[in-house]
Amino acid sequence: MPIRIPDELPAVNFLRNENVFVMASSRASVQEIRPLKVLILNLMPKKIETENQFLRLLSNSPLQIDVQLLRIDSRESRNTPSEHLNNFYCNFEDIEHDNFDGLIVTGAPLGLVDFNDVAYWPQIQRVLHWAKEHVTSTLFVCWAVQAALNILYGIPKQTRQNKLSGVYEHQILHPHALLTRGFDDNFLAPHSRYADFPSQLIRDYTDLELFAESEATGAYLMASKDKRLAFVTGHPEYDALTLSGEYHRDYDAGLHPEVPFNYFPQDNPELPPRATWRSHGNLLFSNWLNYYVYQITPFDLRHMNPTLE
Ligand SMILES: CC(C)(COP(=O)(O)OP(=O)(O)OC[C@H]1O[C@@H](n2cnc3c(N)ncnc32)[C@H](O)[C@@H]1OP(=O)(O)O)[C@@H](O)C(=O)NCCC(=O)NCCSC(=O)CCC(=O)O
Ligand SMILES: N[C@@H](CCO)C(=O)O
Repeated sequence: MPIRIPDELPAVNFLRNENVFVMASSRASVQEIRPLKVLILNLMPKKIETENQFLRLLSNSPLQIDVQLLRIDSRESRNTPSEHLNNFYCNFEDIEHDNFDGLIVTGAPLGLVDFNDVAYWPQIQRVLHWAKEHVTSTLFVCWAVQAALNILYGIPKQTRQNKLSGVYEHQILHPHALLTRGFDDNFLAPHSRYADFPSQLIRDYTDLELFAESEATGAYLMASKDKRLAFVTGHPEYDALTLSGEYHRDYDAGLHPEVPFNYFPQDNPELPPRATWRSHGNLLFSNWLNYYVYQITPFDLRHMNPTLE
């Protein structure tokens, strides 16, 4: 069912061309149901591409979702037109007194940047503490997982020697967990990060439940027992060509990137890759929306649950 977004957002036409059911605000406003309110803190360099990716996954659910895009970086964006940000993004001050059913904090290309050198580090700390009292469930993706583990659990930044880039096989750890309901025992998902998430670190220093992992990537999917926090260390939202774009970007920058693992046919970057994780990504977001947001969020958002334990 539909995501409710401004009629002029590029995703409206982009996703309609994929037969994705997008409901422009003009139509959604006449429906007599309470849409879910989902806030997306978009920290990715290619913000419009990232919008399309997450909105595609959020649209694949029977729930009407009112999506609000959030920015916390006041600096001029290098990769996104200011007009787009001014037209479609709100600032934290605009929504700090509101409550939301869900919050998604995207990845960011900051795996080699110390937390204190992140230009919006104070702002993201403020958002994560705000969310304890204003959001039913927050989903952290990739770099946002490392930021949240530091801000909420005090875990220092863990950085790999080499960038983990490719499509890896993972195993589910609990056959009846809600977040992995319907998952295959083994499933593929993309990773693109310097951040390191050893499963043992999660087990030793947090009370999070670990739901999926792999030997190559470490922890992939974990969540708090109260479902208020969910973490995915990969990029299930990625399009087929996103890893290719990152590889060629870094190759052209003379950074000698390794060819992404298990991605290009015959490991040849000149051959078109295929998406082997799309069904996983759709199911993960449907499970999060259903069991971590819709089933536990209060009908009246003014009655938000108390803060996290
Ligand atoms: C940052 C990238 C990856 C992207 O190339 P670009 O030319 O687009 O870089 P850029 O425009 O300077 O930065 C991309 C976006 O990151 C933001 N950005 C850069 N440095 C920042 C900082 N200190 N604080 C806050 N934001 C920062 C920029 O504002 C920009 O967002 P706006 O467009 O809004 O201005 C590249 O410069 C690079 O460093 N590549 C080699 C190393 C690498 O692969 N890094 C990414 C590893 S993968 C990763 O980091 C994932 C997370 C993880 O590993 O934990
Ligand atoms: N991995 C992405 C950043 C978000 O994970 C990149 O290389 O730009």
